[in-house]
Amino acid sequence: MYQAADLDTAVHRLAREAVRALYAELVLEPKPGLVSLRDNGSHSDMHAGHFMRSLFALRHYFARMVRAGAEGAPFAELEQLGQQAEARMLAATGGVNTHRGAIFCLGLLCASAGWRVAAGLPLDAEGLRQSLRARWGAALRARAERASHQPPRSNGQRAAREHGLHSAGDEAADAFPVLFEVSLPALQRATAAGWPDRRARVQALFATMAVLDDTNLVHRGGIRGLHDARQAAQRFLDEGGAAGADWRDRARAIHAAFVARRLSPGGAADLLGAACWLAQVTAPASSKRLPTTARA
Ligand SMILES: CC(C)(COP(=O)(O)OP(=O)(O)OC[C@H]1O[C@@H](n2cnc3c(N)ncnc32)[C@H](O)[C@@H]1O)[C@@H](O)C(=O)NCCC(=O)NCCS
Ligand SMILES: Nc1ncnc2c1ncn2[C@@H]1O[C@H](COP(=O)(O)OP(=O)(O)OP(=O)(O)O)[C@@H](O)[C@H]1O
Repeated sequence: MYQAADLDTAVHRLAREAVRALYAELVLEPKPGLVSLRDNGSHSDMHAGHFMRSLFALRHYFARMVRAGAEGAPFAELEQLGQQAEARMLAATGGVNTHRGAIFCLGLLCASAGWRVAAGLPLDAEGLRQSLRARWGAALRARAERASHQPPRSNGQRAAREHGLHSAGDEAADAFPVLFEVSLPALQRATAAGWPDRRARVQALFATMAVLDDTNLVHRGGIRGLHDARQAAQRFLDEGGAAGADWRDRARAIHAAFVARRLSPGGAADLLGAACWLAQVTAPASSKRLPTTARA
């Protein structure tokens, strides 16, 4: 059993790392079509300031999700906290959707971490995935199943329904296969090979983009937008990914091409944030140093 003080420490650390991981995602550049400190990518209605305000508004949410997870809260309670967080995000940004996907994905991961801390279990990636499945998997599957019989209620659901894609809700119902099987391993492989943080994160983003059914891309560029974006990401990886000497120019050229078509892989961005969080919280306590804007 955990000690109350231990739980408090864990809540604080896990929530802080969530905000830091989303900040690391925001400041990363180049990111095709996405908002960074350098430019607004494909977005005319938001800039980095919106993301900063949103992050500030969300800091207590992640702590609440860890605590709810520690208490073994039913999914309906997590959902309520998620909906409140969305409302807070929208109030902070003046109605702009900056972190809807991240609230959902990272929030669930925080709950799973809370559950494990309370049970005295280690915070390893496979364990976090396993606990998410065991504790809230059935409710997430039921939610996805229900959504599939109702008229689409969001851009993402509409895109997924129309083209038979695996939506954000479906990813969650399967305990985030792309995150755990592609994004995180890509990030960890690059880090283990000694790549600097910036390159490792760019590599993980492109590896994610190459396989994810990112409904943001469909919403903005049709199914053709999704296919072209996935191909561009795969080509980047085939040409050496973020390891080659010209990686930055190649990534920036893809960014420019995405901006010209208003394409934005928001789902891949969310999963990159989640992968950064996982890499951080599953690493040995002494070893880390999240956001860095350092050039490499
Ligand atoms: C399931 C969520 C993400 C909504 O997703 P939905 O598919 O309905 O579409 P929407 O257009 O709102 O997209 C949400 C975001 O998910 C991300 N995303 C897109 N595609 C994917 C994908 N394949 N995998 C993961 N994330 C993705 C993008 O950032 C996108 O902006 C969630 O925000 C939600 O249901 N919100 C409603 C309030 C709620 O119940 N919250 C509960 C929190 S526990
Ligand atoms: N760095 C980032 N830059 C841009 N978008 C990001 C970034 N990180 C995450 N995202 C995700 O992209 C999504 C925003 O994209 P978009 O504006 O297309 O969504 P929308 O609100 O569904 O559509 P629209 O505004 O076109 O009606 C957010 O859900 C957010 O989670």
